Amino acid sequence: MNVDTMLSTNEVPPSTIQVMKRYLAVNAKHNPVLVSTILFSLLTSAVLSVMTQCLHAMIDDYGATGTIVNMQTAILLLSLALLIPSQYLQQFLGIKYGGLCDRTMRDKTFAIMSQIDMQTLDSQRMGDILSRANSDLGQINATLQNYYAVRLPQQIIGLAAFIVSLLISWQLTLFSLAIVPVIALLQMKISAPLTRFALQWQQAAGESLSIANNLMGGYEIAKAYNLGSNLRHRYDAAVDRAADSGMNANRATLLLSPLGRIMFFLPQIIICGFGVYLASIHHITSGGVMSVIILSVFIGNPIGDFSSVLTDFKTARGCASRVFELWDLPLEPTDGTERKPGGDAIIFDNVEFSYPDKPAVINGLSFSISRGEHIALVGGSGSGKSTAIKLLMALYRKNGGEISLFGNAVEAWSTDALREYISYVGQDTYLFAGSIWDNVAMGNRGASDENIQAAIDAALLNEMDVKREIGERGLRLSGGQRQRVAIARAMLKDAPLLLLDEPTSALDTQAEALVTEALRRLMQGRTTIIIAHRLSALRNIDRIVCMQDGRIAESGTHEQLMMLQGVYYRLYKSQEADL
Ligand SMILES: Nc1ncnc2c1ncn2[C@@H]1O[C@H](COP(=O)(O)OP(=O)(O)OP(=O)(O)O)[C@@H](O)[C@H]1O
Repeated sequence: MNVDTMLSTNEVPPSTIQVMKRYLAVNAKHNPVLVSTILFSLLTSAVLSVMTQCLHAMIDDYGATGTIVNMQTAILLLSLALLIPSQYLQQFLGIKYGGLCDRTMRDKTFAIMSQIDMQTLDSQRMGDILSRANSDLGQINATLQNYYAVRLPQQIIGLAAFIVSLLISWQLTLFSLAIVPVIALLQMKISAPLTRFALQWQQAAGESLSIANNLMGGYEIAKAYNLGSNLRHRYDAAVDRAADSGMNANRATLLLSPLGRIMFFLPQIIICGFGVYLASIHHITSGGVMSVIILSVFIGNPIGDFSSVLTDFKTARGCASRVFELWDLPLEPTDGTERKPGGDAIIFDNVEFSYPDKPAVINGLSFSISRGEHIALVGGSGSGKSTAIKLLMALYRKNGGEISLFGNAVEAWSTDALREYISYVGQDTYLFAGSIWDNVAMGNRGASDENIQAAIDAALLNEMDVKREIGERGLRLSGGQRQRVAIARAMLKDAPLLLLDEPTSALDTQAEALVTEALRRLMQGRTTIIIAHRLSALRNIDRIVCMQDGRIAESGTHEQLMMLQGVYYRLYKSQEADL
């Protein structure tokens, strides 16, 4: 496998800017909602600026005239009325944008997962792909949703508040900015013990949980070795430690909460003190001091949040690199076009193929099948039968030679169109959650109820309650019933080429008889390749193609091959001996 196509975990993650750029590009169709969010944030900022200016003028006017009933008051009240809908819309649109992006990202990820090239998929761990598509994607979306709904508007409003505040008094504004880090540092120092106690509590709680897990997970062993009392002592000690740390944390919280409240107001008190000094030397009016204090809250919000924004973005960046790696996996080729079937059904001409980093599995394979012919592919285990079928379905691309289907090279077909002409039934059918009816209907989404019922009848499923839930992967059905659902689905699809990969190999004799009858009906009038292990069942097939080491060893009817006394004869005899 080419190293470039592997999902890795140790590559340098893309920068935050690259992540944002790609996120915005993927979600470009939602830009009008993003722009509206920004516009409403700007409106909120403008309204807040007008409000503080009015307050500024009101306080100063009151000092000069002794009245607060004037034009400023009216504008202030009007702005207040405008602030509520504007802030609501800004947040609503931010959340909506995040939600729309989440949907687009999930749709894109699912679409990519359904198109990943089979060869690439072989080299990946499914759990890893699913975790990228689920938890990593969820983490990015949660971070960015929160950013667009809360933090971006906060930053815009903070910037506007900063500009207005500078215009009122640059000295007081810069002073208020300078004390923010000092206060933040003080807060961190004061709350440090709280963090320590919380951590100790978490550790002790985790320990008690793991002891409880040990007891329940290894219940029989714990009983057999009388470990119950020992585990209980350890559990009690961990619970005591958790209780002590919890108590310490609560005591610290009680002591710290008045301190926290003081810390919240401390910046305002200090700014106010410096403001009074500036007013005393006529650098600012008392209305101005009031306005700067109010604005400092809006300036402080994004600054206070800065470190958590950075942490969130750091995590999201790591997750984004994992999701983008998934998005960048090679997909199935899309260079083919829709073709009309014509010519011979199937031609394999000197085909070569090897799985990545493995010796060749198909070695100059050549055979052809005419329309309507039924052939069986047989051969020893590992001789390449399933691989030949996968090449025909364009799940893998051959390394050499030609494969043509209904008169056109496999590569010339668009994969979707090619697979429209093929029905496949494998060894163990994967069914989707839902009913038998739902699973059969998947064979042809345009089929009428009568056609679905006819397929169910023909696959000998009519004795079953076809509308009942069959559970995850159809686990509430027997193996034979699952195979018959797959046959009904293939029947409804009504494709001209039928590929059957050992469809009865996992069944007992009774189930096999029903499935074989259903298969006989399905094969009627359709070109069929059946991979079969039980050679005794192949007497009525048109032709048997026997493979060895990835090429044809012999081909003919059962009688002809038995007369040859070659590979087929030996396989047949070895099966007879096993019975
Ligand atoms: N996805 C894969 N990646 C790597 N090697 C594979 C893969 N699938 C099959 N092979 C190898 O290719 C060879 C041919 O496998 P294939 O399944 O085509 O044989 P088969 O004739 O159908 O065997 P069986 O009768 O046992 O099902 C085997 O050696 C197998 O280990």
